[in-house]
Amino acid sequence: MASSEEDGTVEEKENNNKKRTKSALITAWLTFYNIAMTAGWLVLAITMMRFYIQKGSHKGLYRSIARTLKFFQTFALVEVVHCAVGIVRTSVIVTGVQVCSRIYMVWFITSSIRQIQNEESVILFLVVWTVTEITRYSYYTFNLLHHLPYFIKWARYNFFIVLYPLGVVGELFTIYAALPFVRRSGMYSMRLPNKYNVSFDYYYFLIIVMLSYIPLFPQLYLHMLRQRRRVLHGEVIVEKDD
Ligand SMILES: CCCCCCCCCCCCC/C=C/C(=O)SCCNC(=O)CCNC(=O)[C@H](O)C(C)(C)COP(=O)(O)OP(=O)(O)OC[C@H]1O[C@@H](n2cnc3c(N)ncnc32)[C@H](O)[C@@H]1OP(=O)(O)O
Repeated sequence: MASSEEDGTVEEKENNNKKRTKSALITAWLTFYNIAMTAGWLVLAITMMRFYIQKGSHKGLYRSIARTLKFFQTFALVEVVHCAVGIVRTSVIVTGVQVCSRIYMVWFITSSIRQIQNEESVILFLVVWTVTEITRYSYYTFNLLHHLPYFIKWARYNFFIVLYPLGVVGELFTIYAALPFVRRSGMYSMRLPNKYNVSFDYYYFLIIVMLSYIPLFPQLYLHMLRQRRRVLHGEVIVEKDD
């Protein structure tokens, strides 16, 4: 009897040790990830500021940061994995839409269509994304280290009120500016007849993407407003989207 009780205690201790090691590894990985992402977006911010100070114009700015932007924005896909495996308490759907729409914006619109890279709207969403991500990743980092300055918490859950709509405006104007080039070049489109007997028009696809902001953006914005009430005002929120 005594020995089985002892076994139980040993087993419990082993389980607890395993859980502690797992949780320490997760915290270490998330801390590393968030520090790397904060650093990446800080590099982007500094490169953009230096470019503008040196050249006195935004023309050519996108090209100068495109590689770094593509790398760090694409790396954000890891966040969808974090949610899917349950190591962060976030909705896979909300994170998925947010991350994928950004990756799409970078790879299949701005980087693919050189003619639009000097549009002011590109600079608008770049600046907005950069401020948002520096704030968001530093929030996560300090939170994990249990040393979260109130200003960062406040910024994380207030800046988005203005930055989110501004980012959407920048993105929509950029897609809109892309439309004539896409129509003229027929890029990413498939015309009939072809061996697959399939037709796809990227021009109309872009219009559908623009329209999809109408149902999707309010949901993302309302989600952030709920998170704001939960974190800044301690309200208990029941999420339905998972
Ligand atoms: C084929 C193409 C299709 C295209 C379709 C297009 C349609 C798109 C329509 C919508 C377009 C949107 C465009 C976006 C533009 C912009 O981004 S503009 C810039 C402004 N943007 C923002 O302010 C973004 C705000 N949104 C978010 O931050 C997202 O909702 C989020 C990234 C998904 C994060 O939200 P959420 O996780 O719910 O909130 P948090 O409070 O931050 O986190 C919850 C808890 O999880 C912990 N956590 C999350 N991530 C991490 C991490 N990396 N490390 C550690 N911990 C993490 C976090 O600490 C919270 O934990 P608790 O504190 O314990 O609650």
